[in-house]
Amino acid sequence: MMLELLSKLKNGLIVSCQAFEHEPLYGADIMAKMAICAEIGGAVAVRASWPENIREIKKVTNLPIFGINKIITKDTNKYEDVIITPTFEAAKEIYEAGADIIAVDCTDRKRPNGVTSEELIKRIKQELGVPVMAEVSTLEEGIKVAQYGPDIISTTLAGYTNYSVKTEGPDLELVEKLAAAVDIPINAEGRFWTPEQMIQAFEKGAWVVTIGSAITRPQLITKRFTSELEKWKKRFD
Ligand SMILES: CC(=O)N[C@H](C=O)[C@@H](O)[C@H](O)[C@H](O)COP(=O)(O)O
Repeated sequence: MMLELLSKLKNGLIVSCQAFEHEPLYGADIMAKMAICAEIGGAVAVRASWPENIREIKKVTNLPIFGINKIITKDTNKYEDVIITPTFEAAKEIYEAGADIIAVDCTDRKRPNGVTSEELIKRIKQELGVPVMAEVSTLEEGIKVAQYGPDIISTTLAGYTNYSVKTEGPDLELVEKLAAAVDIPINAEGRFWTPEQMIQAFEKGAWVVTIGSAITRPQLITKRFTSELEKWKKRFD
C-alpha cells in the first residue's frame, strides 16, 4: 500500500491548500474548492491542515491528503515552537478526519509534552497504520530522523527555525544534500514560486514537490506582481 502510494507521488506536484483565520480564503468550503482546482490541474496529492478542512477535502477529491494539524496558541512563537502536528493526539485527529499521510515537525526543537520525533513517528505508524512524513529544517535533522522510519522526509521547515538559513527561493541545496544522504523519498517544500524551481528540485533528487502560496494564496500572488510594479515605477522617480 505504502509502495503503491509512493510510486504514484513520484515526480508529481502536491498542492498545499491552507489559509489561517486571518486570511481571506479561510474556511473548509474554500479549501475544498482549492483541492478540486489542484486535482483538475494535475496535482498528485494535496496538503491540508486541521480536521475540518481535511474532512471537506475528502468529500470532493480522490487525491491522497497529506494532513497536518497546526496547533497555535496566542503565545506561539513562529520560530521557536513546534506547531505542525506536535503530538500523537493532534495526529489522531487528522487521521480520523481522513488524512492519508501524516506530516509531523521533526526538527530538534522541544515539543509541548516532551515527546520525541522518534516516539511520535513510531507511535503514529504502529497505532494508526498510516505513512508519516518527517518535516525538518536542516540536513543534520534529516539524517537523524531517517533512522526513525519515516516514509518521506520534507524540507518544509528550512528557514523557519531560528538556526536554519532562510534562502530567498526554495532551499535546493538542502534538497540535493538530503536526497544524496538518505535512502528515503524527499518532498521539497517551501518558497517555490516558479515551475523552473520545481524542475530543479526534481533534478536535484526530490521525489515530490509541494507548493502552497504560489498557487493558493492569491493575496501573495497579487503582491508579487504589485511589488515588481513598485520597483518599476521607482525607476522614473
Ligand atoms: C513553515 C510553515 O509552517 N509552512 C507551512 C506548512 O504547512 C505553510 O505555511 C506553507 O505554506 C507550506 O509549507 C508550503 O510552502 P509555500 O507556501 O512556501 O509554498
